[in-house]
Amino acid sequence: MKKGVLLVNLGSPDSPNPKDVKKYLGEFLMDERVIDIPYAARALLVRGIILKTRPKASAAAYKKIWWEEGSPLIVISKRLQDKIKKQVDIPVALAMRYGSMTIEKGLRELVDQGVDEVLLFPLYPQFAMATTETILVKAEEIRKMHFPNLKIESVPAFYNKSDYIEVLSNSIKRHLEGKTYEHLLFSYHGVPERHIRKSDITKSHCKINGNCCVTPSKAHEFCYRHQCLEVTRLVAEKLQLQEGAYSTSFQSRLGFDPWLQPYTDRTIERLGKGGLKNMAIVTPAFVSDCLETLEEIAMEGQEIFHEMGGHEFTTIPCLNDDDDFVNLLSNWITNWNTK
Ligand SMILES: C=CC1=C(C)c2cc3[nH]c(cc4nc(cc5[nH]c(cc1n2)c(C)c5CCC(=O)O)C(CCC(=O)O)=C4C)c(C)c3C=C
Ligand SMILES: [Fe+2]
Repeated sequence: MKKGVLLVNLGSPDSPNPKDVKKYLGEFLMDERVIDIPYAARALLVRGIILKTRPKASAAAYKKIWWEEGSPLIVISKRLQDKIKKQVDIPVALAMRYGSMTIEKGLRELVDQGVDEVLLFPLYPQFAMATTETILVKAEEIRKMHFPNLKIESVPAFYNKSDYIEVLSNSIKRHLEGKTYEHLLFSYHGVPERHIRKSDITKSHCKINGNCCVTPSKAHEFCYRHQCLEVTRLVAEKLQLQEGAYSTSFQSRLGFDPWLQPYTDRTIERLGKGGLKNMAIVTPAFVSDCLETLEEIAMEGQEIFHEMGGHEFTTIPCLNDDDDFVNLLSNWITNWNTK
């Protein structure tokens, strides 16, 4: 058997123009694991309401962060792929769940090189229905339809792996060296609370009340909230952060349903209003910098903090193509390849 790896990230529009953004958002938001309501209601909401206004606003936000070479998320993911390729002995392809770099193209690239056993690698430290699960389901659909003889194994969420926590903690430490900050905020992408309940394999553990996430349960294997809180706890332990000098929040909510709380924008506002002058923020749900980190956090978040009287607002980059992160992923791939 010949092995190969498919790295998969979220994806971006082809350009920051409203037409391309609309196409991308249409595909993304019509995913039943992202907006998880019945098809007719989803189509009405997405095509009848969201796609009428959001593409223009999102395109303006994308324009602010777009690079010469393209979308930061895509460019960074390609850099990561290139560096990993140099460290492992098997083919490494890259795909996006949404947009033109499809999972089908990625699998075909591997199959064309003679690969018949694939390690499917969702680039998300925490499991979520809207991220990891949709990649697994899509890849399986494509396998059945186009590559029935292909064997696919997937990498589970790696939020609590000690080597990952070490790389993340070291990166935070390095980026905070010489910086003044009184509070470190761990901001994760939010999801509707309903998603957390749906992913509860025990069907009874999840209460989203603060306690269930720290009470041991089989449900945690697929609980995004638990996995985010664990990353914060493990990093805080590693960096010996003092109680009260750090906290967790959730960003990027969309719509009116309750999403995981506390919300990042309100947390920044509260910290600033409370007299905090210097804060730092890290975004461990994203492995690559993207619209949500470069615009929502580094630009909008900073603006909120300054409006509230804050001074220094330090944003810690994602792990991106950091050499330690490349080594970590390459080691995992090599271990899988040689097992
Ligand atoms: C119901 C809507 C959404 C859910 C649920 C959701 C979950 C989720 N998303 C990410 C990671 C990323 N999201 C990004 C952009 C983005 N996300 C949503 C909506 C939901 N996300 C939208 C509409 C957008 C597009 C931008 C906008 O219009 O606001 C990105 C950035 C992509 C880029 O091109 O840079 C990332 C990354 C996670 C990890 C997650 C659940 C855990
Ligand atoms: Fe998102």
